[in-house]
Amino acid sequence: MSPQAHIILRNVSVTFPVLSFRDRSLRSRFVRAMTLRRKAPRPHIVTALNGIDLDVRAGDRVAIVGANGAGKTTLLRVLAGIYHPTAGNIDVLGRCLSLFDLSAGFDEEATGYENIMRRGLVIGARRTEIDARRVEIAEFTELGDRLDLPLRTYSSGMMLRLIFAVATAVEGEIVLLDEWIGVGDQQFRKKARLRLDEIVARAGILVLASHDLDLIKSTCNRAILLEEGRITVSGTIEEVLARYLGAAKV
Ligand SMILES: Nc1ncnc2c1ncn2[C@@H]1O[C@H](COP(=O)(O)OP(=O)(O)OP(=O)(O)O)[C@@H](O)[C@H]1O
Repeated sequence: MSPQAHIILRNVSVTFPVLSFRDRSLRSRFVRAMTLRRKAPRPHIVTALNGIDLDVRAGDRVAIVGANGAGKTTLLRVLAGIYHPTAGNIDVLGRCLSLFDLSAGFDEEATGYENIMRRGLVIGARRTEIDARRVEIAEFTELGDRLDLPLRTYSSGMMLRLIFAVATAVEGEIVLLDEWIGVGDQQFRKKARLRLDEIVARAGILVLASHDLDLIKSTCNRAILLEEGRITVSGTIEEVLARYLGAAKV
């Protein structure tokens, strides 16, 4: 593990241009084509992150809190390299393990085994690494021969077992997580929680976006509050939660 694993964000913003349904409709395009109104409609700009400055160093376990739509998932996606900032600079050093966006990489028609590889590559593992851990991953799922069947035949609990087993067989210096601890049935949940604790303990850096205050208190050593895409408070868990709970009037 590189001791210099870090995340540095300077003035990072992410915006999404969004066309309204009306502007995107065939009818509207047809009317535009048939009339003199040939000018393309101007998209509405959604600002998901706005001028984010953040320094995270090895040993930091950072909770991201905020109301729905505050920008938590967008920030995780930026850190994982899924979204590129529309403005600002980002410097992430260390291997990221992305334990969110649960369905990314899966193919309903492919078998469980094939999906182990697909999902592994999506979360940042190398092909050789997944190959080397295939048996271990399969055993962790406890799905046995069902791993030879296409994913569309799986129940949601079986699917979660697969997702979890792949995710936790891969090492990451920087673990990016949102709240998805409650996987599967009671017995698997216990096993999953133990495995997750191991991963978090091994990681140099944890970034956890969550609404689960107990999870935050037991896992993190600092926090940031996001409000409408901006960091409004950064500090200890107590400081940030006090402000968050005050603002949320919980
Ligand atoms: N692909 C997208 N296109 C347009 N707007 C988006 C897109 N992704 C996110 N947004 C907008 O960006 C803002 C932040 O969304 P984000 O998903 O990061 O919030 P969040 O804090 O994770 O919310 P939640 O707690 O509900 O999961 C919201 O206003 C959302 O509507």
